[in-house]
Amino acid sequence: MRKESYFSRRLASFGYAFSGIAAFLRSEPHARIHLAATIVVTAAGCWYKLSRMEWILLIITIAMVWVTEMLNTVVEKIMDHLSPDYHPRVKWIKDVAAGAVLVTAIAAAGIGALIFIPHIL
Ligand SMILES: Nc1ncnc2c1ncn2[C@@H]1O[C@H](COP(=O)(O)OP(=O)(O)OP(=O)(O)O)[C@@H](O)[C@H]1O
Repeated sequence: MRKESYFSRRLASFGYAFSGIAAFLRSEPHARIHLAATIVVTAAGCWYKLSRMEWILLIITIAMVWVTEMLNTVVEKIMDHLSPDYHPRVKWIKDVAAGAVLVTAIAAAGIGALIFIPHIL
């Protein structure tokens, strides 16, 4: 009985997590660009028959970009909710969160180039 309710709670948590991903995709144009980029990069990976290690690096990189973008969006939404008016501290928080996205985007571009350029050439 206790076990069942534990598993049904875990199942419900998965449901909430999936609806969070769906909400992110619905409300954020950035998310749809990430989805398109993920599809293109995955198709290119299949086309160039990447090695197991290249796939591992690519999957980690794709996940890193998605997670950072989602957390940045969460930070923006929290700040807009708590402090809709202009505040220098909100600017600092949002700018640093956006900086985290830029760091992962630069790393992803570098990793993508290192993986794909040798296959293309
Ligand atoms: N309440 C605020 N107080 C101070 N600066 C803010 C505030 N809201 C936004 N900013 C500044 O504007 C920048 C953009 O903020 P915004 O929330 O529009 O993010 P965004 O990256 O444009 O996100 P999106 O395009 O997803 O809406 C922030 O990085 C910050 O410099």
